[in-house]
Amino acid sequence: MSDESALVTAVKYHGTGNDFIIVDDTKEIPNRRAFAKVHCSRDTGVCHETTDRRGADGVLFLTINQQHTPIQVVMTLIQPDGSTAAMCGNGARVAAAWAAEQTGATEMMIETPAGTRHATLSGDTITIEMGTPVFTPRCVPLTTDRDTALIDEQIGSLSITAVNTGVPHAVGMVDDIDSISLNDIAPPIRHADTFPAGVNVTLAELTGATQFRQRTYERGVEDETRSCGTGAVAIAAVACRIGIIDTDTPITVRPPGGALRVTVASDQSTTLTGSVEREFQTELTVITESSPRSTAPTMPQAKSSDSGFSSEHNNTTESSPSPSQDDVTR
Ligand SMILES: N[C@@H](CCC[C@H](N)C(=O)O)C(=O)O
Repeated sequence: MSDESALVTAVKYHGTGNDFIIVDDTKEIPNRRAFAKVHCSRDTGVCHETTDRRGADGVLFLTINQQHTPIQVVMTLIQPDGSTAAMCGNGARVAAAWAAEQTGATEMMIETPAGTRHATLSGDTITIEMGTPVFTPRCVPLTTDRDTALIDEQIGSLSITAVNTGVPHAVGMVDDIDSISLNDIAPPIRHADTFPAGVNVTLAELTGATQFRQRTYERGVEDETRSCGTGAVAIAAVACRIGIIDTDTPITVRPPGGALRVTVASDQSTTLTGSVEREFQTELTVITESSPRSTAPTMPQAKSSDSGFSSEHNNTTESSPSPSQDDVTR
């Protein structure tokens, strides 16, 4: 049994504001869901003297296999609610940056539950081959026998196109993205019966011939995030499908946290490009099955780097998750 006061080294990165705690998956974390819930909390989670923003949008558990050419990085994303996401575009970019820092590699394959994604680095800019978006309703998944993923889920006058870009997104094209209260309109869609695995709710506003603004309410975070890579790809895929943009034309998608470049090729395959920033390294408490409640103070005590604690955490046990593409472990 692990010592409940044990610490594990973690590194915090963000990709255009979508922020993640990275833990080397060879380290013993007996309860990864509880670890993520505790350290991702925006109220009591990980913090550091270099930032006033606590918590994170998820924990990336990563393993590097250097015997592969190019090297292989196995990625598991555990979200703040303890769920496991099959894919994360910004998470894949961050995983590539972390693996490059460990190995010096500028090319790698990222293994995710949604499939293998090729990553290339050029400085702090990382491109992920995101695969082909899927509109087939049963693959999104949608509980409908319609043969189209364009559904008339009404948000005011908004119609939504559902697409899976590794995880499901409901994309709504809007005229004025700032006028919408996303945290009010998204939860009923995110939990709608139409989406048996739930859905991320992504808004897009066309701001130029090849430019969009983006806002995404994320499943698993249960809040709006500053950026969402699969959401940016979903916007491009939907825009192509409804004829707003052409294939093979790079588009810029601007979530609140920065700018992403997305291309939909004529064969419908997609790429996602953007910058990644390393924030800090810290030591975090290993949350164990045997620690019903942290005895540490609610506010993290600043160590040489940082340590995040919470007086509240889930005490569920966990085996290694292996979700399918459209299955989020709850
Ligand atoms: N932020 C991510 C998406 C993470 C998964 C999502 N919250 C889900 O549960 O489907 C991205 O950059 O793609």
